[in-house]
Amino acid sequence: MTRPGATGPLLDVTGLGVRSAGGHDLVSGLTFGIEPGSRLGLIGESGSGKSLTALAIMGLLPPGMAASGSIVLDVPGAGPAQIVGAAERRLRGVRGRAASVVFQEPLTALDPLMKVGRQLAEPIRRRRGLRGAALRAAVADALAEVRLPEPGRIARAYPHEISGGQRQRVAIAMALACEPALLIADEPTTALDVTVQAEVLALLDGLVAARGMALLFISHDLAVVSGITDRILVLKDGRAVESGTARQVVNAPSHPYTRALVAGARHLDSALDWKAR
Ligand SMILES: Nc1ncnc2c1ncn2[C@@H]1O[C@H](COP(=O)(O)OP(=O)(O)OP(=O)(O)O)[C@@H](O)[C@H]1O
Repeated sequence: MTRPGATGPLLDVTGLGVRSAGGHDLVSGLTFGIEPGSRLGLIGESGSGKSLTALAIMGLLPPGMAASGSIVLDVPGAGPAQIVGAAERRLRGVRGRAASVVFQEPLTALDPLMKVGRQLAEPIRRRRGLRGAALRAAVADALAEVRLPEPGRIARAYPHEISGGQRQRVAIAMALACEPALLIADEPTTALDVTVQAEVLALLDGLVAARGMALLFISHDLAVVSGITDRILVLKDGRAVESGTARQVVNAPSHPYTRALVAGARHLDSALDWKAR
């Protein structure tokens, strides 16, 4: 198996394990790297350990779960930070600046009782030290950057007063507000309508490129992952079964599980082609 991102990684994961409170190994021996500005897709069926891997990278595993191995985030200018076993105080300094996450369900990131503008203002104030009119202008800019119409109205709305697609755009703006070197997107479009999915994917793609961020994109959908990432790591039962460039994995899958994923995605494509006739 080729080791993705072998030189100078921003994220270096070596032998990562995640064990449940009950002693079950949910993720085992996972090794990969992500270089600055590059994109890795993590693909696998439900329960394969994708989300736990993302949470481990952020130091956000549920209580009782334990990570082992090594996760190093090395942001230029900040020095390498070992996430496994780090104290919460240390993790707070790394989160946001080094890496931030967009989750499947935008309400995970949003406080239902706080207006959108105020929520977005907090990380912008912390990161850029802005106040008053300058902070309000930066919030409006951040909402405009994720292509939200009428940023003024959205800023004054509570999360439940805007659509699911708009909420996910706000969650993306929140994740970007800290100007992270690595963006982790965990099934960011799965909860959205199909037409909105395509728009949000295109938005993410453009923002990651414009800001030169690295991207860890997690999905069960091979077509989506191969469209947005350069390299793919395939997970099954908490273990990596295959990795390579998106092209290699799609055109010449070596593991039977990956072959099944590709066959499934091809069926999907041909079904869509057929429908379009
Ligand atoms: N809080 C938890 N307590 C116990 N087991 C958990 C917990 N969270 C996840 N698991 C188990 O860990 C395994 C991996 O879960 P994970 O959420 O990482 O999968 P996933 O690949 O992200 O799946 P999905 O695509 O459905 O989100 C699964 O067997 C799941 O049941």
